[in-house]
Amino acid sequence: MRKMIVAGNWKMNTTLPEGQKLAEELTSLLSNYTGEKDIIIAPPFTHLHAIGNVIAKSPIHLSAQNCASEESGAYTGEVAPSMIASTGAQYVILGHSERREYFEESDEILLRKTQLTLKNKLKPIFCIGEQLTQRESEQHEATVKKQLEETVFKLSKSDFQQIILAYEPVWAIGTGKVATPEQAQEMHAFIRKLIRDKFDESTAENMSILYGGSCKPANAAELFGQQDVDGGLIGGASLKADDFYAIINA
Ligand SMILES: O=C[C@H](O)COP(=O)(O)O
Repeated sequence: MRKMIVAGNWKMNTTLPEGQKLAEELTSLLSNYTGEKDIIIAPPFTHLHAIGNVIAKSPIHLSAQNCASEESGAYTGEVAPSMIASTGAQYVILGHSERREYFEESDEILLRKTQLTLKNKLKPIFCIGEQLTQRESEQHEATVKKQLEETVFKLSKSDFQQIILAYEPVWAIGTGKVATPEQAQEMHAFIRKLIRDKFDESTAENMSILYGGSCKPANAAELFGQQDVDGGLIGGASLKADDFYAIINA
């Protein structure tokens, strides 16, 4: 059985005290959580250790938003997967469209980051998704297929089974323009078919594929109700404890 997962990507938001407060609010809302979804938050690097302490006795797991593509050494400003693991984090978001676009992260770099992340026993939350122009020119399936083929489809089956995928249509990120439940389902089913063709039926069936892009309390239930949508990667709405809690319970 694949897992339902709700992950909050805080992006470059919150100071450390603000982040700690947000984590405290969320921990308190989830104090009696009996749901079956896995809950993950991805604060900025600077907050990981302190927030790890705040959520220690809660059902919340910790993720980083990125990592270096090298293990250690003279790479000023970079954060290695081993450093992330040492904070108690268990996940790393990789391939987010903001990293691809603003930091020019290539498929080659992303594959390397994924391999290093796995080597350090962290789980990658690997993002894929098309731009608006690619959807308008009906290239959305081809785009996502290529992103997978150039990155995580190069992993061994056992490594691939460690990852979580997130489908994020770039035109829906932070725009308030959510994919319809039908559009999300269609793409998630397509991605699952690609996994089936590349690996096998059980790998495809067990892969959690999250939806990301303007997911809010008002639309989460309908999106998560789709057969192939296994939860969400939440940006803006993860910065308010009440909203994120409502999405977890959707
Ligand atoms: O990582 C999260 C996604 O980019 C979605 O962001 P958003 O919920 O603010 O649209």
